[in-house]
Amino acid sequence: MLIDISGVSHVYAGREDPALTDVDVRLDEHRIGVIGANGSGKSTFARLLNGLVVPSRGKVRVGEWDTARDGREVRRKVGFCFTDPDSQIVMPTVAEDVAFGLRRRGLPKAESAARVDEVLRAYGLDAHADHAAHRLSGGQKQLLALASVLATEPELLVMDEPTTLLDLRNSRMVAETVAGLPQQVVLVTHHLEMVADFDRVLVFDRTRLVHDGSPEESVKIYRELMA
Ligand SMILES: Nc1ncnc2c1ncn2[C@@H]1O[C@H](COP(=O)(O)OP(=O)(O)OP(=O)(O)O)[C@@H](O)[C@H]1O
Repeated sequence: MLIDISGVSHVYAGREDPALTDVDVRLDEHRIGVIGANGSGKSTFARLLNGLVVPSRGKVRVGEWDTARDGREVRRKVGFCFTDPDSQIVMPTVAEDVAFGLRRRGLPKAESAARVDEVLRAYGLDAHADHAAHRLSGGQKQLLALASVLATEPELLVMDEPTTLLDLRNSRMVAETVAGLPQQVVLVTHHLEMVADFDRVLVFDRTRLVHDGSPEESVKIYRELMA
């Protein structure tokens, strides 16, 4: 899908300083990375893409939809994964959590049950279907959060630092899962190796999009900014 961000600035309610300043970018690549310093505006940028943040100035279009006007459609097309899977897991058991998003989309019960089985198998969580979601390991929770979002078949998946809380093995597992997804992905991360083979990487600094290029170039510029 074409993501079209034009003239976007954002100031959160109750704040004076902007969280994003004058961002103009059009993205239609399969794998898009977002890197930059703490507080540079990356999460705010990610949240623009599914309408969690509606910009104070400018326009965000995802496919044919305007996030300020068509919030419902945008949330159907754009799945979002947060850093902390606990904030996203809403049902008591693993299977119920995956089913939740499907029910909200009005999928008939039998179809939903089949989809839940399929998704849990795909993410290696089928043995945990009836287990309490909060007792999964951190990596398994992150996979569950991802599985629950992907079950709803979003066209675009936005992930905000999905491996920050994970150990090396679990972050590799999530990274490999993400690498194999057919969906368009926008990934915010401090783990630079995760974007090494992405199509395009955006660098944010002090609320601005300061560079936009290949992973190699963008990581180099980010390292220079951090020096
Ligand atoms: N909900 C909010 N309300 C008010 N201010 C916010 C909110 N979320 C973020 N901010 C502010 O917006 C600015 C940009 O934050 P943002 O979370 O987008 O940065 P980030 O690049 O994702 O940072 P990090 O790498 O630390 O996660 C910061 O100054 C932050 O304090």
